[in-house]
Amino acid sequence: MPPAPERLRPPEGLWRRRVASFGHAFRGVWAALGSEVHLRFHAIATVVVIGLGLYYSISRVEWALVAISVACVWSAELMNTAIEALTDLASPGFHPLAGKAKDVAAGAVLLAAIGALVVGGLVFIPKIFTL
Ligand SMILES: Nc1ncnc2c1ncn2[C@@H]1O[C@H](COP(=O)(O)OP(=O)(O)OP(=O)(O)O)[C@@H](O)[C@H]1O
Repeated sequence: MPPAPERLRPPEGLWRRRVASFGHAFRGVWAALGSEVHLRFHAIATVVVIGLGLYYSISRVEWALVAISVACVWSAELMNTAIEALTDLASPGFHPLAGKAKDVAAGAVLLAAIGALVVGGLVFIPKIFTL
């Protein structure tokens, strides 16, 4: 195996290593945003939901529920992207287990999205229809 590129070698010092880990994590989100259409859709949906929350002045608890829902969808989609990439690396050809891994990962996104829709509906529909 070729040596790791210089930027992937862990820097000296606890805090430098922590900061580097954050850098890797943000690079992961950025890379997924660049390659995954679904994530760009989530980004637009997140901006719309924040806009609705500000417009309707939702409560602190409602913001908390919305934030958890948004974070769950983003986390599930990022995990799905990672599992898809690892599956394609480990099993470039057809394999039933590869298909199962991708289907289960996609199922996690689906459940998170349904939960977010339920929360969004419970928070915003009463406000929209009482105007
Ligand atoms: N190597 C494989 N072996 C068996 N089945 C696979 C394999 N790769 C993909 N599949 C099947 O095809 C489906 C779609 O896979 P694909 O990699 O195109 O993901 P996707 O759902 O289109 O996600 P995205 O749009 O994010 O790429 C999977 O959910 C799985 O059922």
